[in-house]
Amino acid sequence: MAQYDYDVTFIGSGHAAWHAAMTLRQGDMKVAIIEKDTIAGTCTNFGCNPKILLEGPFEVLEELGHYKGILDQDVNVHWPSLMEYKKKVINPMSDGLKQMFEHAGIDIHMGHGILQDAHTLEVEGQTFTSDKFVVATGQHSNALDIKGSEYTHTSRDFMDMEEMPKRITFIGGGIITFEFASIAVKTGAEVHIVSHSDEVLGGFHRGHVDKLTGKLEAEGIQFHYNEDTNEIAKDGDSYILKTESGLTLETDYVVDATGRVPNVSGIGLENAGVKFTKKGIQVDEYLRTAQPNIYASGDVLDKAVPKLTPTATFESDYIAAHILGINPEPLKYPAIPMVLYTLPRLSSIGVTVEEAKQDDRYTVKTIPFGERLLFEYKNETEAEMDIIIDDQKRLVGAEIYGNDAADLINVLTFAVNQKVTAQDLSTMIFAFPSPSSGVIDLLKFELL
Ligand SMILES: Cc1cc2nc3c(=O)[nH]c(=O)nc-3n(C[C@H](O)[C@H](O)[C@H](O)COP(=O)(O)OP(=O)(O)OC[C@H]3O[C@@H](n4cnc5c(N)ncnc54)[C@H](O)[C@@H]3O)c2cc1C
Ligand SMILES: NC(=O)c1ccc[n+]([C@@H]2O[C@H](COP(=O)([O-])OP(=O)(O)OC[C@H]3O[C@@H](n4cnc5c(N)ncnc54)[C@H](O)[C@@H]3O)[C@@H](O)[C@H]2O)c1
Repeated sequence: MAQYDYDVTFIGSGHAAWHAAMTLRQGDMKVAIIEKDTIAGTCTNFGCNPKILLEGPFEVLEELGHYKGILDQDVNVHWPSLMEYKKKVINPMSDGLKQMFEHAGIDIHMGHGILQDAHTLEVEGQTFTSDKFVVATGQHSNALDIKGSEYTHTSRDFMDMEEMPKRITFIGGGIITFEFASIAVKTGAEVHIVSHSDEVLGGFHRGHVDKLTGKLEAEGIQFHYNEDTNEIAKDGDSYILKTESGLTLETDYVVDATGRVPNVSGIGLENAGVKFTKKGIQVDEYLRTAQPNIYASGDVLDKAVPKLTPTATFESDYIAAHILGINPEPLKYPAIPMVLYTLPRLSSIGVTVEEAKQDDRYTVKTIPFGERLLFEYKNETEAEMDIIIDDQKRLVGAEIYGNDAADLINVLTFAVNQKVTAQDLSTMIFAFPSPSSGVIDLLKFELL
């Protein structure tokens, strides 16, 4: 190996990279991480972590709403203070992780990495050679190619706003739109969602999506379906959003949330023989690209699995195990949970209700656990879940609507991956009272 500067070099420092980098370093390999922006990538700095922190006080407001007549309701979120709090908690994380990597003996080179060939990378004029590379460059926000696109903002901008605008408009009916709109409307802002189709939140449980959009509408969000945005114009301090059908909306802030695009260009993939499309980098069942000494991991992959932090981490861990020879088997994904962090949340694991309808091995049962678990479930009577059971009475899927849907889906993820039966559940004792033990009790009954 001595012919190369490094055994393994990671392009990108997000979850798709650093878990493997740490494991390989522990395996005594010489490891480098290249990062052009902020160490630790999207989730830590501009995604999951700031998002869930900013949502925290609104979650309290949501719960408060279930105790009308019992708790005083006059509570408001002070956005500028919340933003200060976000900076205090989130900003140091990148440096903390950088120190952890350096302490472990990983070399960090800041700058834009460009592959020169299968073993050479250039970073801001410096050249490094490596036996293996892992391309973990993630994705960036899509920007609609329309007149006035320069007036739109990204999810990253939204999570840096010093003031919440009085009027805010989201283009796109996907995850980011719903998560942010669910927060914005609770500040009293006038919120519009402009969707180019008649379906929002594709892939989520239709009944739960309808229930959620109904609730958000009641809170004040204005939905505009089948509207193709084609122009944004500046008018003094405001912006006018126009659609092909002639809809015009006056607003103070526009978020383009029309998806995310893999970072595959300008990184020299062609020079190194790595195959890719606009959907991402193509890999084999070992996460190796067309150039076998170059792996790819995380959001940048052209794969049908959900592009999430736990997926990126799982892939990163797999690559480390593969390089170290600990796991020579092809990568096999377990069931991957999805959570939409709105208020309330939507979550799912395994076989969906839609899939179950097409397959007579499966039975779907609806459990209105919010109504049934009144004393442990904080008055959230609308909370419910659909479970999918196979012909051997095992839990194979679940979709949940409720404030605790993220934690509950983790319990059910365990149950689905272990193919749990009522008999298995009856061999265990769970803490009581708690939402999860209540749900497990109901589940046990339905699996009988
Ligand atoms: C607003 C938002 C909210 C999200 N919320 C959730 C959530 O709640 N739960 C969840 O599971 N997932 C969430 N995600 C998705 C999650 O953030 C990603 O799946 C995850 O970050 C992917 O990790 P990654 O390492 O593949 O990419 P990233 O974390 O994006 O890391 C890629 C890194 O590569 C760097 N890079 C790119 N090109 C180069 C180059 N040429 N040279 C050097 N460095 C380069 C980039 O600067 C970046 O730091 C969210 C995403 C967004 C945008
Ligand atoms: N809770 C989570 O796990 C979480 C949260 C945020 C982001 N993410 C990750 O980030 C990704 C990106 O989120 P997102 O909300 O940007 O994407 P998305 O794919 O969820 O939604 C994009 C939306 O934009 C619409 N759209 C696409 N092209 C359009 C066009 N030309 N004009 C108008 N609308 C258009 C789509 O129909 C869709 O409704 C997610 O897929 C996920 O991988 C995950």
